[in-house]
Amino acid sequence: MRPLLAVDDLAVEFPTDDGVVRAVDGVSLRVGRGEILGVVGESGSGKSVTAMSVLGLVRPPGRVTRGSVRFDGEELLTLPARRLRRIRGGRIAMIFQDPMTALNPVVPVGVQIAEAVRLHQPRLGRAAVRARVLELLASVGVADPARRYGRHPHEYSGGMLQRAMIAMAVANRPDLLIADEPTTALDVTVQAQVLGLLDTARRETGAAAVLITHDLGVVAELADRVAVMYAGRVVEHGDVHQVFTTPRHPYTRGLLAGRPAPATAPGDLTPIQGSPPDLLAPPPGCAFEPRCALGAGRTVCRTSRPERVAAAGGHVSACHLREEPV
Ligand SMILES: Nc1ncnc2c1ncn2[C@@H]1O[C@H](COP(=O)(O)OP(=O)(O)OP(=O)(O)O)[C@@H](O)[C@H]1O
Repeated sequence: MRPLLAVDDLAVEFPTDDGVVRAVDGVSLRVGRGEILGVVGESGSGKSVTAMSVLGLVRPPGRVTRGSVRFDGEELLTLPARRLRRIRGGRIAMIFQDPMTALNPVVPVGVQIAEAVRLHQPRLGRAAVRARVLELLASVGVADPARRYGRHPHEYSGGMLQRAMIAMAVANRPDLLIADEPTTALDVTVQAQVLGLLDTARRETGAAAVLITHDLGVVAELADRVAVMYAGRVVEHGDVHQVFTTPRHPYTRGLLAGRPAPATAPGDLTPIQGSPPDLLAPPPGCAFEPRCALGAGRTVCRTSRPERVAAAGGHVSACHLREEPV
C-alpha cells in the first residue's frame, strides 16, 4: 500500500561563513497511515531539519538540494507555497518543543486555536468555532476551558501550553502529526501525561505521527517503527521491536547500550565515546567510523559510504560490517 509519507534521498544544506553545513544528506523514510514513526539520534543529527523540510519550513539561506517528499502521493517539495500552507495545519500538523515559538504571545490561546479551526473550516459560525475550541481544550485536559480561552500564552504553565498546542494540532483532524521533542521542555512528571495525551488525541483522530525524541523509552513504548539518524543520515530504520532487540548498526547498538535502564547504576552505562563529525566537512566514508567499535580504522569504512540494505521485514541498515541479528 502507498505510504502516507515517503521521504526519499532528502538533502538540506545551510551555507555559513565557515562553509556549507550538510545538515541532512540523503534521508529516506516511510510513514504508513495511522502509524507512529519514532526518529532518534544525538543532538545535531538532522532530526528537526528533516521535519522542517517536510513542511517547507527550512528558512533561507538553508535549502533543500535534492530529494523528494511525497505526502499521500503528492510531491510537497515543489508544491506552490499557498497549497503547502493549506496542507500545513490541516492534513499535516506540527507540535514543537517550545510552544512559545509557535504561538503569538499577544493573542489569547483560545483565539489562536479558533483561527486554526477557521482556517480549514471557514464556513463554521462564530459560536460553533468557539464551542469547538472549548471542546478541544477540554479533550486535552485543560481545566475550565471557558476561562482559559481568553488567557494569553504566558498565563499558561508549560504543560498546559503543550496541551493547548496538541488541541490546536488535532483541531482539523490531521492525517499526520509531526511532534518535535514535544515534551523535552517539560517537567518529568508532566512529560508522561502530555505524551499519553498526544497518543490518545492521535488515536482518536486516526492520525499517523512522526515523533522526534531523545528518549528511546518513549519510542519503545509508543512507536511502531523507528528511524535512527546519525550525521544527517538514517543509519537504521525498521519495526521498533526488531530494531531494539536485534539492532544491525553499531551506532544503534551504542545508543541502546547507553540507555539508562531502571536497574542500571549510572556507572554501568556505556555511552558512545567521541562526538559526531563536523557537518561542514563530513568524512568521505561512514560518518560513524571514528567512533565505531567494529569499523574504526577499517579502510572500507573510512573511504566508502555504506549503502542502505534492506533485510527481512523492511529492516534497513547502512553499515559495511552490518551485524547479523543475534
Ligand atoms: N539555520 C541553520 N544554519 C546552520 N546550520 C544549521 C541551521 N539549522 C540547523 N543547522 C545544523 O544542522 C544540523 C542538524 O540540526 P537539527 O536541528 O536537525 O538536529 P537535531 O537532530 O534535531 O538536534 P536536536 O536533537 O538538538 O534538536 C546541526 O549540525 C545544526 O547545527
